[in-house]
Amino acid sequence: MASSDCENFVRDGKKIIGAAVNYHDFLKKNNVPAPENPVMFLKPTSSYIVEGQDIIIPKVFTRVAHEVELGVIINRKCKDVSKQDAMSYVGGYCLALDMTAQCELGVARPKGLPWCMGKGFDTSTPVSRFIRLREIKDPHNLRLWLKVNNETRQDGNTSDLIFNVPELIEYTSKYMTLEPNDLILTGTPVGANPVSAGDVIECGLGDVVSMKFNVKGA
Ligand SMILES: O=C([O-])CC(=O)C(=O)O
Ligand SMILES: [Mg+2]
Repeated sequence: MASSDCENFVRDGKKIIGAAVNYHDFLKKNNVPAPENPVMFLKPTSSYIVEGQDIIIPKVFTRVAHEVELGVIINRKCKDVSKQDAMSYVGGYCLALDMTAQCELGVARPKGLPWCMGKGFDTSTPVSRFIRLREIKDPHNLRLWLKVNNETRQDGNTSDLIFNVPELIEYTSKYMTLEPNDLILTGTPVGANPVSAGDVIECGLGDVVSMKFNVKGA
């Protein structure tokens, strides 16, 4: 299947699967041990927005943070694949923001409660245009940067991932069938911080793509 077959991942996607705590720089800064296995969560596709649409902070949240991430788009049905075969199921990439209500997760995490609302609210997944495979030489050597109101907040590199792209696909596909147009968010480097209404977020992936979103209140 050609990579362009998942070009409309925002329109045709079935699920968004996120990896949590997947950067060594994050572990170092927070002095936490590396997870034994990837920690994954789901976001609904109703959380997608594209450039031109605004990030809206729901009234119920007091602390919503930016997380800049490499997104991996699946191009065909995939179940129980090995990491050796996993990259053949990648149809393309995108730059993504995994907007996260830290106020909600801060309460949910210690109680072992689910993360659905804090991760899945409307506008919580801003994404770039579809990036073709040929535009990315090495998905594990890409700079990921993010500025708020022109000030740098995150500046990492996918070379610092704990579980790389094939490992995330291998792990996830043991449990759930990955489908064409599904998006895997690979996790965020250190520096996720809250935003406020009126802020402008700008972020980029290497020299491949950048995007800009305004933050508004509900
Ligand atoms: O928000 C979190 O705590 C986990 C997460 O998505 C990430 O590390 O990218
Ligand atoms: Mg994230």
